[in-house]
Amino acid sequence: MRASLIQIRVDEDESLDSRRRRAAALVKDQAGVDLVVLPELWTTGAFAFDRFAAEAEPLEGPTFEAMAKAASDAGVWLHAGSIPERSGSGSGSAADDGTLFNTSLVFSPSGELAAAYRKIHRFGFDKGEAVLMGAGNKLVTVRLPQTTVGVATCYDLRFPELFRSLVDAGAETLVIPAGWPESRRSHWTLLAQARAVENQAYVLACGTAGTHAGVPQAGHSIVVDPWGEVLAEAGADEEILTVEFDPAKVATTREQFPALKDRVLGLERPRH
Ligand SMILES: O=C(O)CCC(=O)C(=O)O
Repeated sequence: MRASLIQIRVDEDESLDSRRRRAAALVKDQAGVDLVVLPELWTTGAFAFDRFAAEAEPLEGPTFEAMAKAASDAGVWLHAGSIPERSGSGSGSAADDGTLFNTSLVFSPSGELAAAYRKIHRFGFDKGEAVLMGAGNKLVTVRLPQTTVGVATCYDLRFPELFRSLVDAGAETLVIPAGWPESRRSHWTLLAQARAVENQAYVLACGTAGTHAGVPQAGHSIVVDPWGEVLAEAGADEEILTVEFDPAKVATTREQFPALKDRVLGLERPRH
C-alpha cells in the first residue's frame, strides 16, 4: 500500500482560496497511490482562532466540494484533513445549532464521503479551540480495501485510551492530521511512535509547515510501523511524504508479539 502525506504550508501570505486550489492540485498529483492525507485545519490554520467563526464551513461546503472532486480526479482514498465545520447546514447530526467543530473528512476514490470525524479532545485548556469549538463524541473507523483506518486529530494524540478504543473497533492504521507546534516537536515524534508500538498499528501523522497566527509549525510528518520503526519523516518545510507499507504487518506483529492479548481490564481501585 502506498500513502502520501501532504505537509502543506499554512501561513498568512496565502489566501484560503489559493491554498484550497493548491491542495486540490497536490492531491490530484498523487494519482496512483492508495491513500492521501492532509493536515488539521489547513484551510484556516489550527491556531488562527480569530478566523474560525468567519471561515467555518457547512460540512458540505467549498472544501468538501473541492476535496471530493480531488479524490475522484486522482482516484485515491483521501483523508482531507480537517475543516472548521459549522453545524446546522447539512450535517444531519444532533448538534445542528451552529456549534463549530474541528471536523475531518474522508473520501473514497469515487469522491463519496466515507467518514466525518469531529475532534474529541479540543486543544487550548481555557482558550482557543477548547472554548470556540464543540467536542465530538464518536469513534470513527474507515474500511479501506487494504486496512481499517482509525481517525484522530492532533491533540487526540496525547490520549492513549482513544487509540485503544479505535483498536478495539478494528483499527490497524491510525491516521492523525495535525497542526502541531514546533515548540513541542519532541512530543509529536515520541507520541506517534508510542501510539504505534502500544497499539501494534501503523501511524500516519501529517502536520503543517509554515507559521500561522504567530505559531511556528513543527512539520515533521511521520509514518511509523507496528513495531515502532520510523518508515519516513518529513522536514520542517512543505513536503509530500510518500511511503510504501505492508498492511499485513499489523496482523503478523500482533501474532508474533501478542501483547494486546495480555491486557488486564477492570482492575480494583485503591480504597483510601
Ligand atoms: O498537544 C499539543 O501539544 C498540540 C495540540 C494542538 O496543537 C492541537 O490539537 O491543535
